[in-house]
Amino acid sequence: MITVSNLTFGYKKGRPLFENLSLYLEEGHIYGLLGKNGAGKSTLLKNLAGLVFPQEGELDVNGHNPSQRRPSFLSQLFFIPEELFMPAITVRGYVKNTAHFYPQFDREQFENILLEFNVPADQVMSRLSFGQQKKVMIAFGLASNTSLLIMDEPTNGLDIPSKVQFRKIIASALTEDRCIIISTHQVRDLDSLIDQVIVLHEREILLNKSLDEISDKLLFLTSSEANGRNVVYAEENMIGTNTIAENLYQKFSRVDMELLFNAIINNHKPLTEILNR
Ligand SMILES: Nc1ncnc2c1ncn2[C@@H]1O[C@H](COP(=O)(O)OP(=O)(O)OP(=O)(O)O)[C@@H](O)[C@H]1O
Repeated sequence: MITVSNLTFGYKKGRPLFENLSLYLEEGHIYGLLGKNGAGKSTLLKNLAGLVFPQEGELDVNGHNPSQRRPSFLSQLFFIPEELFMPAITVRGYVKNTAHFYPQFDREQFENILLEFNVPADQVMSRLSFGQQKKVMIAFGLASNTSLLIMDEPTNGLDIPSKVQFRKIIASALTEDRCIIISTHQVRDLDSLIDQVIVLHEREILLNKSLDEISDKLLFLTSSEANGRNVVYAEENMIGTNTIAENLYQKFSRVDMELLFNAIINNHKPLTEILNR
């Protein structure tokens, strides 16, 4: 569905944010795009959405070159940016004015998600709180049923119960012909939601793997459980040490997303070596 080939992009000439970056994403998955502040997550997503243009390399999104921003491309893409600019119309008015751009828009689904998020549809959007505005756009994006849904830091501004609802609602909206990309620097927000992890760090994609592949090759353990195992990364916390070991005997452990992220950005080589075996 998405092929990024040798993408080079920078805001200033001579100082690329990405150089020769390549990536392949498929439908039927929820991708978590993880990276520290300033890693370039938003910029990569803007390239995919055709909001900024590559300096070199090629992008193919749903068979389109995003920079051409053809109507057939835009009707299958919904992009929720990090910063929202809300019009001074009601939520229902917004749906009336905008939903027709998305042929698969489902009003009932939209109303149900709003109800679940507890956001009134008769409110003027610009007067909603930031968290409520995010919820409206998440509901709209999901109900648009576009084949590609991109959400840039969607959990910013959501309170803890809303983050739980967010995970539940997103998981239920995934279909086989849809690709959802969610960027965040708050790695834990995507726990038990994403099934593919992409880590962007210092101009490179350091990881693009499914959680199944990761838990197949790596074990996430406490220090006592890790005794005698082939530990590749360890991190102390308040209650002990968390470790990542090579999964030599087909055991199962739940992927600790934050530990994985820290391991990848601190010393990715031993981990990627195991993951690529
Ligand atoms: N319009 C712009 N003009 C110039 N530089 C920019 C512009 N937008 C972003 N940058 C720079 O590009 C770099 C990457 O920014 P980007 O917003 O893509 O990172 P991010 O990973 O999304 O960060 P965060 O997690 O903080 O949202 C930063 O150094 C930022 O200052």
